Amino acid sequence: MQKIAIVGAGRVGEAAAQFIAQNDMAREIAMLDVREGAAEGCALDIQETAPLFKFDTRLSGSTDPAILRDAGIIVVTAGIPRKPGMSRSDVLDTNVRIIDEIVDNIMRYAPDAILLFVSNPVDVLTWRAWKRSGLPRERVIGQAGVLDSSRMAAFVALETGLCSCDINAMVLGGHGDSMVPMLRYTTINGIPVDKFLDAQALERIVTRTRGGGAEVLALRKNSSAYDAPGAAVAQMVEAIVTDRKRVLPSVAILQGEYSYPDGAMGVPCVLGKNGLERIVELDLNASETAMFKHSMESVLADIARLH
Ligand SMILES: NC(=O)c1ccc[n+]([C@@H]2O[C@H](COP(=O)([O-])OP(=O)(O)OC[C@H]3O[C@@H](n4cnc5c(N)ncnc54)[C@H](O)[C@@H]3O)[C@@H](O)[C@H]2O)c1
Ligand SMILES: O=C(O)C[C@H](O)C(=O)O
Repeated sequence: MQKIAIVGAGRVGEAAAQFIAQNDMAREIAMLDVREGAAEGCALDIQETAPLFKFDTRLSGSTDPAILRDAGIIVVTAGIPRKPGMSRSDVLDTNVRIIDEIVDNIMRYAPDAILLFVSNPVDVLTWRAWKRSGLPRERVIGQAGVLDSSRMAAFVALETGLCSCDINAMVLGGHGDSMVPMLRYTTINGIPVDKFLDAQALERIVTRTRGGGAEVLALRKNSSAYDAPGAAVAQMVEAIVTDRKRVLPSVAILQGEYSYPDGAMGVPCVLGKNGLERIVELDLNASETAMFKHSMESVLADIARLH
């Protein structure tokens, strides 16, 4: 059991904190936000659910980055979400300034932590944080694929009417409109999904998965998704704190894997106590390779905008 810090006590930060606390993954959760009272209020509100959910985690909040000290894992959700009609890349210029400052504070107060980025555009900001911090790539990862895969599995469950607990979906690539839903690796208790659904239904699932974030945003209007993103963060945190060696799609810095000497994108990763312990390289077919390339090109175009 360790101390986990969450930077950004907004909607995603709060949902992640609630799931992490409720499932007793941390001895302590420290929330940090620049908005006066936001982190403190979030911490207290969640603390008051402890008797209901029977957890022991102690929560605290502050505007002072010194609260990060001794954190073993730091989840970064700080930054602005996009508004309806925007792409995730449209918030890059604002969020990179926020992330740079946070990374500098992390290096000052918790340089030994494992960093899990959520703020968008997540692939680009994970890469930026890795570069700026100088940390090994094993300790700088991002959350996207767990959420996108859960969305895809939910859509398979809705289309088939089958139990979502039997469905395993996999989404790789960048967390943008050109993400790569991997139908070939999507199964229902080991049975390929195309045994249950025709080509049209599968195409509907791919399209809906790619637009999953935008669909929730269009409905909520004033906020992008946070319940499923918070749960996805908690699943990655759990894999690390319990050293379970789970294979989860994660944003990873690529250094030759999938033929990319540099960049960051969602690939299957083994997560354990050291953070990213291994990248699993799949044999992609021609169409998957083309989708992967297209997705990486859009991430690299955003990385090229950074200076
Ligand atoms: N990777 C994913 O799958 C995924 C999923 C959902 C949301 N997101 C992204 O996560 C980010 C947060 O979304 P949200 O809905 O929680 O937004 P939000 O507006 O509810 O919360 C963001 C919080 O960040 C805080 N903040 C801003 N600058 C800060 C700083 N320098 N230090 C500490 N805190 C700071 C704000 O005060 C605010 O409380 C957005 O960029 C969004 O696009 C990513
Ligand atoms: O869609 C967004 O902007 C938020 C997040 O990336 C999501 O997929 O829900």
